[in-house]
Amino acid sequence: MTQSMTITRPDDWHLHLRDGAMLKAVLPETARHFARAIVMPNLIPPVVTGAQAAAYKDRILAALPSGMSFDPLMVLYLTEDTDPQDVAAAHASGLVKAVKLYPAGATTNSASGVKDFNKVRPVLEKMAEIGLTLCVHGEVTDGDIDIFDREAVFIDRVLDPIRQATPELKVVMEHITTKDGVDYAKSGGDNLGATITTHHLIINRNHILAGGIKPHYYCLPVAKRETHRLALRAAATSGDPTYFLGTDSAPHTDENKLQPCGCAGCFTATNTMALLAHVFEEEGALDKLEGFASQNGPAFYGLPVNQDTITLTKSDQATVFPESIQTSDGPVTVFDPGYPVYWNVT
Ligand SMILES: NC(=O)N[C@@H](CC(=O)O)C(=O)O
Ligand SMILES: [Zn+2]
Ligand SMILES: [Zn+2]
Repeated sequence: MTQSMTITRPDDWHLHLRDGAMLKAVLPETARHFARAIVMPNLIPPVVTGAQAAAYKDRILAALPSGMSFDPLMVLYLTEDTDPQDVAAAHASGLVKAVKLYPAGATTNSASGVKDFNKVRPVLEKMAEIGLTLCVHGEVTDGDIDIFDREAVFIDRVLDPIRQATPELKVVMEHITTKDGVDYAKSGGDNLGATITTHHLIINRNHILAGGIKPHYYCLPVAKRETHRLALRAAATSGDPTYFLGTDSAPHTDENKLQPCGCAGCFTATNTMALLAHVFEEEGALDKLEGFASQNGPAFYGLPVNQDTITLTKSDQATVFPESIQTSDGPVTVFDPGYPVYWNVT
């Protein structure tokens, strides 16, 4: 039996496109299904100024294969030296849709991030005034905090104080991985949203560590125990507009993943929509997929929903996804859920 579902074309509210050869290889994987994406600025060097964001946007559009359309929504990387006036100008011109806060050392290419949160107060106040969204990688970096607790501790020690001090600031808790994140996002009112990745709906920490270590399941924030995965699934499929899709598709070459000290990130751009259809069907919530992937994000960012659609089809045969995509820097492994999936974008 074939089952089909047509939904408004989705957007990805948290995506890594990288640069150069990697950008060229991964961009079509996203543009095939998604109309827009919030493009993460953690390049080396990071995308800090409006001028750097404009140049990066040009490189993205130049890498887009002819015949494909895609609208990259640019993000500035917040540093302790970020100039509030530059941020305001980049916002006023329509170029920049968010500013990203990385606690220094929290994740891939976060060395230029924030150590002293007081130093970025003037930028946050300016953003609150002009209605520009702050996207947050929500993990503390103190070495004495257990890696599985870093999100919950960040909410208490960093995020809540920022929000108390600047209640008008719009904040997106990126890639939440805990029930604590789900609950805090829900309690936050219209100014607070949260993205949820595809892979955190599928794997818990056992998938990474039990029965042999699986480097391709290692990402940050690291997947937590099963109760948290279930809380994420309940949130994503609830229809609550607080939660929306940010795949955090984060390509690294296999060479960089398969190291004694391997990179964090799951590459899900290729099969995200098929995997989400599988997950939402399992939860008896296929009717909530369009809200999560195509409506709640634009509503939070104050943007129109897309005009066109995609169709997802379920067939009797398991969908064959590529194991990896090729880049001139080497292969990038596509996230494998570990079970057959019968959905695909057709
Ligand atoms: N999610 C990850 O594991 N990695 C991301 C960085 C990030 O989003 O934290 C990356 O840039 O590789
Ligand atoms: Zn992150
Ligand atoms: Zn990310």
